[in-house]
Amino acid sequence: MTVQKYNQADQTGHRPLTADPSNPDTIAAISTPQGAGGISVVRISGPDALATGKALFEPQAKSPDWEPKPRFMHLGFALEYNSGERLDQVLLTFFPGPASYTTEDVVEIHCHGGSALAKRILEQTLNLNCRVARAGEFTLRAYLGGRIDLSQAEAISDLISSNTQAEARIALSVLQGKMGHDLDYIRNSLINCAAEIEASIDFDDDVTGIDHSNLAFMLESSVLKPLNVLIKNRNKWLPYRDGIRLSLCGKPNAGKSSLFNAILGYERAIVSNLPGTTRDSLEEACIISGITCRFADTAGLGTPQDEVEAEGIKRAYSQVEASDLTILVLDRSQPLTDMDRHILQKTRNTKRIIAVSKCDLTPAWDLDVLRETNSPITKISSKTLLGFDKFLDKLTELITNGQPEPVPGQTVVNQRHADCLNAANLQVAKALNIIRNHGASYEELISLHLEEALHFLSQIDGQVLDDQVIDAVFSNFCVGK
Ligand SMILES: Nc1nc2c(c(=O)[nH]1)N(C=O)[C@@H](CNc1ccc(C(=O)N[C@@H](CCC(=O)O)C(=O)O)cc1)CN2
Ligand SMILES: Nc1nc2c(ncn2[C@@H]2O[C@H](COP(=O)(O)OP(=O)(O)OP(=O)(O)O)[C@@H](O)[C@H]2O)c(=O)[nH]1
Ligand SMILES: [Mg+2]
Repeated sequence: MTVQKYNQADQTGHRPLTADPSNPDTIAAISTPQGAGGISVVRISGPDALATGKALFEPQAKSPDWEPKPRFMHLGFALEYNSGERLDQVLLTFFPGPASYTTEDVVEIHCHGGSALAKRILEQTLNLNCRVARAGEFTLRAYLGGRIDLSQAEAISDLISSNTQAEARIALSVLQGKMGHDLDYIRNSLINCAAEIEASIDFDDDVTGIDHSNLAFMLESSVLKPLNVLIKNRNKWLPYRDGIRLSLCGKPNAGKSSLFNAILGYERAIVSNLPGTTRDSLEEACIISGITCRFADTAGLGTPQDEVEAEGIKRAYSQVEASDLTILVLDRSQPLTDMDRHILQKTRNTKRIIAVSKCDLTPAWDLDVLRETNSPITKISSKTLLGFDKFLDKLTELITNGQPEPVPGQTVVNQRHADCLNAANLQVAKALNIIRNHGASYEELISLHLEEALHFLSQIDGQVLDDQVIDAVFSNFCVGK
């Protein structure tokens, strides 16, 4: 995809009123989810949005010179383009650009829900010079039109996919420009430092010379420090932003699926007293303490009896590897086996909790054997739910790292931002190193590192247009957004 910035605000913050100089396509899509619901919305954006909306709409209060009043809802009928047949009773709203979501002319048609009506209306727009919007294209236009920056576009995508209050809060904070504000501060400090260096390059060393210790101090306190706060906050709140992955593992018949079901609160997995009941990995998510937890129940680890079981075991190991936290299930009603010891050994360096299962039955081994495992251990019975609350408490502690939910306004950057921040951090650190070790002699090199740092920071909010970055960001969107 090639992108081109258009309809951008000029220096006074004014956007040109004409939709755009390069005349993009008018796009249309259903912006509400597929399936049953009260209302569906067809959204149209671009130079022909108004003409399209008017051609498909018969207002209730019909008059020959009817025009939609901007930003008002009008009641009427959506029409079939060729026959003029009424398709549905709808509400139409016209948002003239640039004061619209995309900064272009936008028309929304709110029809009745269900999958057929909105599809029919969308089809009519395609007869009228519109094309179906690509995933994220409305928001892409909002970005290209200068309404939002790239990180805000990502925040919109995060808002849509948020499952928890914390996820939504974090995204809303970015959408409201909190991160942009932090970035501006860091960038301005960096620009000031770079300007000082640039100026000194133009002078004779003997004449001026810049105050290197002051420059180092500035870089340290107004660039590196706030930059590191953003990185540190990500690590601190990450589970609240991205959720975490957990896997249940153990030998066949240990009670993994029973525990999986007890956590989820319903009989998701088949449970039986036949070892090898779970063959494939089962994944299910639930929210624990405000964090999205994606659990994987896995096949029991043992010597496979057949090809299918072997594949299941392979998948079980991959799940353990891919998870942030492993719940190792050890059956207390049967003697510990070599396999139990093997799994204990194999997961010793992963973040894990040991669930000693079937505690309602007579124990067959002493908990003392787990003395040196260095992992939290809890006794549970998935049958009587004995010890289950304690297990959940310990699990919660591990999931949250003891960190409470982020407060509103808390910025937690995503992986892409973190990569840019780390890259910028490295460049500034290099510049600082040169300043400290070589003082005045390498100003060009210092300047180069600071320029690089600026470049990375500008990739975060998309001040630097990079097709690949933009493609990557918008490819995660859904159609209609
Ligand atoms: N029906 C509907 N609901 C929606 C959206 C939408 O596009 N349509 N949104 C989007 O997907 C979100 C709201 N986001 C929006 C952000 C800015 C503008 C807008 O037109 N801003 C103008 C005018 C501001 C004003 O009225 O004061 C501007 O800032 O210039 C519209 C929606 C969520 N709800
Ligand atoms: N008494 C008692 N029985 C349990 C408990 N947890 C599981 N069981 C029984 O142990 C057997 C195996 O349980 P599952 O949950 O299917 O074990 P699994 O680890 O998923 O087994 P595979 O999928 O074969 O690897 C079943 O008969 C369960 O009813 C428990 O806490 N107490
Ligand atoms: Mg199972």
